[in-house]
Amino acid sequence: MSDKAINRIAVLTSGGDAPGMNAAIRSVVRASGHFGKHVYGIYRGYDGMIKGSIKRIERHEVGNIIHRGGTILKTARSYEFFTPEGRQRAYETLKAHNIDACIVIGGNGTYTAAMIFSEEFDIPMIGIPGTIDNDIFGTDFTIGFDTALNTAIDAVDKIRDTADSHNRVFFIEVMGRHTGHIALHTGIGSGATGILIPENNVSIEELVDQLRKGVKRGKLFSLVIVAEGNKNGGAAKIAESVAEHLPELESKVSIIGHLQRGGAPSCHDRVLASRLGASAVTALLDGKTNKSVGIINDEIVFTEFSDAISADKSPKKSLIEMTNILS
Ligand SMILES: Nc1ncnc2c1ncn2[C@@H]1O[C@H](COP(=O)(O)OP(=O)(O)O)[C@@H](O)[C@H]1O
Ligand SMILES: O=P(O)(O)OC[C@H]1O[C@](O)(COP(=O)(O)O)[C@@H](O)[C@@H]1O
Ligand SMILES: [Mg+2]
Repeated sequence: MSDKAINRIAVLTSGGDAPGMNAAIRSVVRASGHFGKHVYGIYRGYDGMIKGSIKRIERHEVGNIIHRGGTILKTARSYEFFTPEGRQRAYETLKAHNIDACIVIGGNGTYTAAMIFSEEFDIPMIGIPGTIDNDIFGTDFTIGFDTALNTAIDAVDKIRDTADSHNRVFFIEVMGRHTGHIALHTGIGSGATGILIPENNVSIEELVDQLRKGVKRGKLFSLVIVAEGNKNGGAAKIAESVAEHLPELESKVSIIGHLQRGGAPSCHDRVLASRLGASAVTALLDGKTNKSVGIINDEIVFTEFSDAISADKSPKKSLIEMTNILS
């Protein structure tokens, strides 16, 4: 708890951008205005905090952005913020603009930085989970996850048409460097034969077995969804490994990549971002600090940064097990 009066709130977006970040910025600005507080936007995440890229954002400036992907505040990965000198410079920027508190919108790296910063300096920090990866504990969903899934499933549906027409196996790589939420949901939603994620450790032999069984059942085409962070390597490498066992199958590789990060946020992400943005502001005004705001079972909840980063947010085991039954 912090008992300092809060009049000026800074907001930034950091790490990988995610559809819905703009809706969250809008909500922070509008909710702060409602309580008579001023909002300052920091550009390019912690890099902008260090370099002094900060300016007041008025209510009208967040009009017409709720539906836009990306982030009007831009984002960055700042290597200087890892150093005490960098963070000291960042603090000086905040002091120079009389900032009383910060709201950071980003993923686990952004939260780690906020936690370290608030331990070093007396600036209350609240985090809003914005990442397509859905890898933050303390919320059912992160902002951008739903939109990324819709983009991925749309791409896979299109690939299915051509896979079906040619009787081919497609190895489709989706994002998720450390976690398989996107791949698991896309795989279930597309009825994939195989889903390879960091959390299920499916081996090439097991995948080959699944594909063989499909062929035996008369399956003429197959989809295999691969999270970029799975232990067997990317989709291209997996396709090569499978071909050594099943040279008779014609296979193709498709990497969906950064398409998944762009585009208009889904309604789900806009509503989620709006709720989290407004709750982040009221949390600061209630004296909360060092916490992530999330929604669990439709209720707003607050989680210590340390837990949000480190507690287990792996996909549900039952969901992973179900894929073996349905494929
Ligand atoms: N341990 C850390 N110490 C200081 N800053 C950090 C730390 N981890 C992450 N950051 C800052 O947060 C930024 C965003 O983190 P990153 O992991 O890239 O994205 P995300 O927040 O989306 O997970 C980094 O570029 C860096 O500036
Ligand atoms: O922007 P980059 O450097 O290509 O990062 C790609 C990574 O960012 C993500 O899209 C999102 O991750 P973060 O939100 O944690 O930054 C990952 O799924 C992907 O591995
Ligand atoms: Mg991350």
